[in-house]
Amino acid sequence: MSQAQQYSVGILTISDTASADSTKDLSGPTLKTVFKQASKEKITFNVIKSAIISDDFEQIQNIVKTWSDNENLDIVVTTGGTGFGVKDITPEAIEPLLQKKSPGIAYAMITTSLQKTPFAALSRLVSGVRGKTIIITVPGSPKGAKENLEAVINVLPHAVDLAKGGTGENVHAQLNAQKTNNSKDESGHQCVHNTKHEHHHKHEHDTTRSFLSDPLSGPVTQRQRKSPYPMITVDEALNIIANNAEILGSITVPVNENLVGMVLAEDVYAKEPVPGYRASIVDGYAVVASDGPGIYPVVGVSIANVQSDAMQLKPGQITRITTGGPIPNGATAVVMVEDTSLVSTSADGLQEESVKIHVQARNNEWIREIGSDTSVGTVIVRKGELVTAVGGEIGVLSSVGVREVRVYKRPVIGILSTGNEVVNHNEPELKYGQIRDSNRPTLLAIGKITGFEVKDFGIVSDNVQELENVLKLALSQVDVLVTTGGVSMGEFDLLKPTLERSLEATIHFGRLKMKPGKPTTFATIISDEYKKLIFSLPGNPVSATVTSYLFVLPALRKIAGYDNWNLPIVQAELSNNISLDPRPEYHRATISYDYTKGKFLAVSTGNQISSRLLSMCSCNALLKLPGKTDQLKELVKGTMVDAILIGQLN
Ligand SMILES: Nc1nc2c(c(=O)[nH]1)N[C@H]1C(S)=C(S)[C@@H](COP(=O)(O)OP(=O)(O)OC[C@H]3O[C@@H](n4cnc5c(N)ncnc54)[C@H](O)[C@@H]3O)O[C@H]1N2
Ligand code: MOO
Ligand SMILES: [Mg+2]
Repeated sequence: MSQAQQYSVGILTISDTASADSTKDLSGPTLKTVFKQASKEKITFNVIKSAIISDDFEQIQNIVKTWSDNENLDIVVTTGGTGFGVKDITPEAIEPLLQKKSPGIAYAMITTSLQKTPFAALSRLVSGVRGKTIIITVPGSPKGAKENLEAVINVLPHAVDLAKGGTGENVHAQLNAQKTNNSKDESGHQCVHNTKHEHHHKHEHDTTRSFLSDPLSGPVTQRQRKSPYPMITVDEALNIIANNAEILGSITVPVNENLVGMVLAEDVYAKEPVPGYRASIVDGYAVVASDGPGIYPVVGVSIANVQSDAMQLKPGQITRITTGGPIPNGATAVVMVEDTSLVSTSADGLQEESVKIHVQARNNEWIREIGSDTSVGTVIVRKGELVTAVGGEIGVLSSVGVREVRVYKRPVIGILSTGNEVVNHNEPELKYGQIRDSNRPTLLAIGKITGFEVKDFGIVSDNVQELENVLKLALSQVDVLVTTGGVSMGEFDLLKPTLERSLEATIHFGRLKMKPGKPTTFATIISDEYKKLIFSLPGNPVSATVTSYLFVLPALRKIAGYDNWNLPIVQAELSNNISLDPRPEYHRATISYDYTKGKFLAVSTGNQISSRLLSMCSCNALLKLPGKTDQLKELVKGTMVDAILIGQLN
């Protein structure tokens, strides 16, 4: 690696004093100097963002979110607000933003400071990863800020490299060049780099691996009584999913009806013109337009069929022609048979000999020029576009001689239900406490109607070993695994700890600010060298259905290569008053177009409790309703809301 690795940095000073008077900010400039001094030939830190704000929870979150989610900075360092002062809220503001925590970084910083002062024990530093950004908090004093950053600055490039999905190879190479020892990374792991799946290389740093879930073997008395998973917004969740859903590669397939539902992996152009020859649009006579009306001899016939060569027509002659027939050379128009009359026939009366043309033809009238429907080089389907069931794309591809195309591989989905109480829906009789599995049939059906290949892994009991076995089996066969049940706070809600601890999956989020679907969990795992996605949806049937549309379907569409993988949204007018829930709600409704009003009308499907699957019947849209506030408790009839289309418009 001869080129320097560049790392973009943002420094956020959090201090009431400094925000009132920026000249009082000494820590921000100090940190900038530390980054400057740490920049070497091979590694350069570029401080491209800096800001000074007061100890304001929302402001801290907004800036850090913008810098990581929108500006995609590699490293964000905050200084200030990490102590025991009443106003110090930096860790509280930062922690919920961290998708993965890295206590090791804070530990390294605090250990360094402890060697200088016992007061370092009062430091409440947090650090971790959000998307591809490493976020660290350091104290507000310039001295503390400097020594803490210096304690970890050398590991930051490696952390960034890994957070960005890399193997750490670049950094290893540089570290090796500096240390000229061996190929072990800092945690002592031998790194094997697989070039083909480099970005999927599993790289566990056990020292930084921390679990949010309870241990699998612990007694119920020791369970956490509050969910340790930060509650993030639906938009944040969709961003995280999008960052993890990757295209699987492409294959070449023949052009036929099986192309429906596939997404093009290349722009496809017309190879041949349509029509390939000048063709008649009507049944009639090819004429020389300038001849005008009159009686002409019929010197030939051009039917739509194979012909050895183009006929030749001279002024004063006409040929009979059928729709699609090649226009003879020299002909400049076609006159419809309705605008002619027969004048004379052959002796046997079977052939036309001369015909009267009644009208003045215009030049090129009723003639389709070569390529006038589709010219060579026209883009027929673009990369990222879906071949639809309407069939237009397949028809055009067929017409222009494109016999095969490259399409993206479609993900294979696995579906399973969990729960000791759950039995197959077609059991003849239920025992007390049993319920019929409705989630799996629903999700299998959704997979089918949305055109993905679905594998059924049945019902798994709430048993860690069985769960682990089936999850592993399923993950060896699918690209995306969808489970339902077992993700909330009950003692048999085993999905999170099993994923995290037995499968070593990375849980990206485990709680969402939404109704239904609060405990929706999203994880990834490296299996067979590929990054596989795991959606552990809540067991409540409506929650499972709604979240499969909101999260699983867009992910599948993104993996399948859709350019536009989000579900379509229209605006609809509420037909009834709706009381708001504290959480933003995805309210099931039937929407239909009202021609008199010129807009969509939304009718609620009724009681929205997460167990009432009837609320999904006849539902074709999820209304995005805001969370309740003191000012807004209800949306009244007539309010326009966003409606996510999940079904057909009738
Ligand atoms: N103390 C708390 N309890 C609950 C919370 C919470 O935050 N704190 N969240 C509630 C929310 S919101 C939801 S949603 C559910 C999610 O529950 P789980 O994902 O853990 O699912 P289970 O406990 O396994 O089952 C919940 C419910 O759904 C029925 N179920 C499960 N699987 C199926 C299936 N395949 N087909 C039909 N019905 C199914 C199950 O019998 C339960 O009635 O947790 C709340 N609790
Ligand atoms: O969020 Mo749960 O999904 O209300 O029922
Ligand atoms: Mg539960």
